[in-house]
Amino acid sequence: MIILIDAGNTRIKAGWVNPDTCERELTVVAFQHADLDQLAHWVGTLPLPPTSALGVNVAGPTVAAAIEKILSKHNCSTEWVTGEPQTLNVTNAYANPELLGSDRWLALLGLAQRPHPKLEHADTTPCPLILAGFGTATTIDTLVVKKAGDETQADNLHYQFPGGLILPGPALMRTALAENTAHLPDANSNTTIYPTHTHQSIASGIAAAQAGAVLRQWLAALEYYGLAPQVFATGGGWPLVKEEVIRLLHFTQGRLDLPTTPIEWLPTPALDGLAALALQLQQSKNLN
Ligand SMILES: Nc1ncnc2c1ncn2[C@@H]1O[C@H](COP(=O)(O)OP(=O)(O)O)[C@@H](O)[C@H]1O
Ligand SMILES: CC(C)(COP(=O)(O)O)[C@@H](O)C(=O)NCCC(=O)O
Repeated sequence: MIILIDAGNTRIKAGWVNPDTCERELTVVAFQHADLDQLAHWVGTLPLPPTSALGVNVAGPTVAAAIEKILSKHNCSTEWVTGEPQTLNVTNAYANPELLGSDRWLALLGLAQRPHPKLEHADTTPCPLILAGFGTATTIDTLVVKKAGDETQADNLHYQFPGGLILPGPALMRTALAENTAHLPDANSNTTIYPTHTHQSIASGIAAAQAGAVLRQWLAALEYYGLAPQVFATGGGWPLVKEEVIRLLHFTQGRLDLPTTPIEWLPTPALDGLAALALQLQQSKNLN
């Protein structure tokens, strides 16, 4: 079994894929950096001993080294994946593909392996996809489908990543206000259109900024590609902004006489991308 690791700036997420059966973990585990020793315990509970680990890490070399050390005690070596000009069925338009956050890249690869949500309308061009990740940082990345013959299977779709946004995540925005102003508290509140107390003003302001960024990329895809994109969400900060993102998107869709579309939650897109890549690497090894 191959261990899959997504080391983010706040939490390390881990799962696995069995290359013989393509089976995946039933539950993803997540540890804060300070609790990384729990990874050692988790590896000990796996149904089969791990043969190797494939991961992404945007949390720096100390975290990478700590993970490698824990896994090496189980005779498991770790390979870290980075951004590439192309991997699987996705092309990367980043000026320096290796500088794109590897968690963003693998999450896009994970998204690109899913059946396209709109493919039942075979006569239309599949719409762009947006992955909004609300982690330590918020990232809003788009995938555009390139037409390539028979588009009835995810395998036959090729995507391009034209680029995406980075902004502080919801918790980081909140902490930045609390730590850098004299009067603002570490806000904890519901959100509303016209906030009437400080906590609510902050919570609503943050949700508005996050939703506004999602809407900006949604409108950009509509403008540049002529199709309303399908939005997917991930990341631990999603509950803090969900209501406002859905409200603003549905309001805009209504105003433009477009159908209101649900935002689909993806629990672990980076691990999904890593699983797809691990299976492909294993297949190539078996062929050689
Ligand atoms: N138990 C938790 N521990 C830490 N952060 C949490 C937890 N539950 C929710 N969160 C939220 O999730 C965010 C981290 O989400 P995550 O997707 O793991 O980010 P990253 O990939 O940057 O580590 C935090 O900023 C916080 O808002
Ligand atoms: C943007 C990020 C900080 C997001 O990290 P996260 O919030 O998931 O921990 C990370 O993907 C990163 O360090 N990216 C490198 C720069 C880039 O993607 O352009």
